[in-house]
Order: sequence, then structure tokens, then C-alpha cells
Amino acid sequence: MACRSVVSSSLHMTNFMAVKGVLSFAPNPPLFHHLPKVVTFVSLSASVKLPTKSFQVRSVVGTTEAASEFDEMVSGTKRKYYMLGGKGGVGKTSCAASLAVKFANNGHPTLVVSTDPAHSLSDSFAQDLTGGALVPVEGPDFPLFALEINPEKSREEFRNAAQKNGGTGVKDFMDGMGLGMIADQLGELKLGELLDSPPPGLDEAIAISKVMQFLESQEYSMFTRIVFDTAPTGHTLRLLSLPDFLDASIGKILKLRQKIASATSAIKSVFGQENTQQNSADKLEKLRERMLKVRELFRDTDSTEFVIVTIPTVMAVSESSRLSASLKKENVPVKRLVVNQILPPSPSDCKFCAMKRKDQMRALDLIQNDPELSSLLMIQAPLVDVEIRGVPALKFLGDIIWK
Ligand SMILES: Nc1ncnc2c1ncn2[C@@H]1O[C@H](COP(=O)(O)OP(=O)(O)OP(=O)(O)O)[C@@H](O)[C@H]1O
Repeated sequence: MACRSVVSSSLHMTNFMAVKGVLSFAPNPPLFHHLPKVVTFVSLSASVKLPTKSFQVRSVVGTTEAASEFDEMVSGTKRKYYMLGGKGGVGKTSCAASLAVKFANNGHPTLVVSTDPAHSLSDSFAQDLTGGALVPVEGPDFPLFALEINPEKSREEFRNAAQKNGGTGVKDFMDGMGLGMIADQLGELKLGELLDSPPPGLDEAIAISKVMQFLESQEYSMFTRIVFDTAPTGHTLRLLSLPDFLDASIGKILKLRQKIASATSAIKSVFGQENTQQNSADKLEKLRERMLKVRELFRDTDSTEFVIVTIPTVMAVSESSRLSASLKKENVPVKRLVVNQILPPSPSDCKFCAMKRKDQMRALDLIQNDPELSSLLMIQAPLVDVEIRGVPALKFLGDIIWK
């Protein structure tokens, strides 16, 4: 397994405070210049004892880094999408926000989007980013915007469009006209079920498809990096297969709508409903197209990468393994695994820390022997001693994780 360790005794926020002035007064990096750079702010000691023997420590003090993993992520002006996902509470938002800050500080106008119904981007950036619109994040060198998608609002739009095209309104109408047979066919689609208790992941799929929609417009063409902070694993897994499911459902709805349209066109023209129905059909068709684009995007190795975030516990590793297997099955590109919250070494190891470290080592070994995870590039991120909130703290974390 390719692995990079970032565990260091100097990774305390107090050190971050000490170097903060240096970091914030660094000149703006020239746009898309990603030549090897001198790293001066984090000291990684080569003598650090690492959790497993196969991990390598890179000393970066005052040295020139060779082409790094982050260079690959940051290079090129073509738009790239990064989706960060994993078990609840492992640090997805912190990692996503820190990556977004890092992109913006490296010359990429960046957008970070939360599709997790329980948003925490605002908390992470310590700025109010609520409201469902793009909000500028203050602090980074280049534009960084954040968007917390309101999943319920997105679902409502879908519900409206679908209902007008074969939901209960059309059903009642068809029954009234003695066309119950077609209404039965609509029933078979379980449309009511879909709308009343939407399958988990529907909100997120619609939210992502909405983001895709507005990103296509000229107004937002400046964004060259899009980072998604996704919902916990279960949601994400269902989300992956959802575009296919929805594509099939919407396709059927549209086909039936055609049948209904031809069977009732005379009646409808009397009732003057044709325009409304056509608009709704267009909306539904557009949603279907966007879903297809989302599906393509998920599988496009050139522009998309799914980064799994985990912590060194057996439970989180098992869940990450399942996530990785599902991503592979769905042909979603996944290369990196961030193992977050690793206890940094301490000269005065208390009993609790020693036990915890041992436990974490076991989980790290598990990763190395896991058939799903061992082929991924493992990035270890330390547990820092205060909560990571605000752009300077995210920059600090990002400079440790994304190298
Ligand atoms: N490396 C770290 N060191 C210290 N604290 C961390 C680290 N990573 C994350 N945290 C803290 O852990 C908590 C959870 O992190 P975060 O919100 O990023 O997780 P999440 O996976 O997005 O959670 P959720 O699934 O609830 O959305 C936050 O308080 C965050 O500041």
C-alpha cells in the first residue's frame, strides 16, 4: 500500500498559532503554478515512531518536495470534482473544507458544497453559510464559495414536477375520464410511494443534480475545483445507485405521460391543461438528463475522485471497506483514503493514550490487510488538540493532510 504519514509531535494548534503569521503573510501563489515548492512550516521528524513499520515518514523541513499527491490534485485548469465521504463523525466536513481552502490558496476558484442534510460547513468555516445560495468564504487567497444545499426544497421541486406528470392529480383526472387502466399502470410505478417516502439518497441525488445544473451556466464557469462534503456512508451508497433507479422511474413516467397525452389530448385541450403539463414534462425530462450527467460524473476518472475519510477504529475501517467495495462495483473512481484523528506521539504516554494508540495501530494494520482498502493511497492525519474551526485552522489541517 502506498502510504504517507503526517504524524508529528509538532502538530499541535499551539504550533499552528506560532506559524500562523508566516502562513498568512505568504504571497499569493501565482495561478496554476504548481512547481515543486519549499515547505517550511510543518516539521516532520524522521525519528517519529510510526504505528506500523511499513509507513514512511517524510521529513519536509526546508526541503524541496518532489511531485506530490496534492500536485496531481491541484494541477490543470480543467474542472475537477472531489467527493469526500465516510462514516458519520470521522471528519468528512473538516477534510472537505480543508481541501477547499487548500485549492483556493493554490490558485483555484473553488466551490465547496454540502449535500449532507445535517450541514456542518458553517460550523467548520465558523461563518454563516446557510440559505441555500453561494456564499463567499472569507480568508483564502483565491475565491472560495460555499453552498449548503437544502435537500427538502430540492425534493419538493421534484415532487411538484412528478406529480403534475402522473401523480395523484393526473390519476384522479384519468379515473374521472374512465381511463382507469392507464391510472393502474401509473400505480404500478409506485409513484406515490416514491414521493411520500422518498428512498434515502433521493434528496442528495437531486441536490447534486441541481449543483450540476447551475455549474453548467457561464456565470459559474470560473470554478475549477468543486469539493462535495457528502452525507454519511449509508446515504452515499444508496445515492450511487439512485440515478439509475430514478432514470428508470422517470423514463417510465415520461413514456406513460406520452400515452396519456395522446389518449386524452382532446379532453385536455378542452380543459386547457396542455401547456402546464408540457412544462412539467420538460422539467421532468431535464431532471432525468441531469441525473444521467450525475451518473456519468460519478464514473469519470478524468474529472472526479471519491476520497474516503475514516478513523483508525475497527468499525470505521469495516464501513470504509464496504464503501470502497461499493464504489468499485459502481465504477466510481477512488484512490485516496484519509485516516483521520491518529493520536500523535507523545513523550509522556499515559496509560489511556498507550492503549488508544495500540488500538489505532490494530485498525491501521487492518487497513493494510484489507483487500478493498490496501490498494488505496493512505493519508494519515493526526488528531489535533483543539477543534478545527475557521479558515486559518482549516489551512493548518489542509497543509498537513493534502501534500
Ligand atoms: N484531525 C482532527 N483533529 C481534531 N479534531 C478533529 C479532526 N478532524 C475532525 N475533528 C473534529 O471532529 C468533529 C467532527 O468532524 P466533522 O464535522 O468534520 O466530521 P463529519 O464526518 O463531517 O461529521 P458528520 O458525519 O456528522 O457530518 C468536529 O468537531 C471536528 O472539529
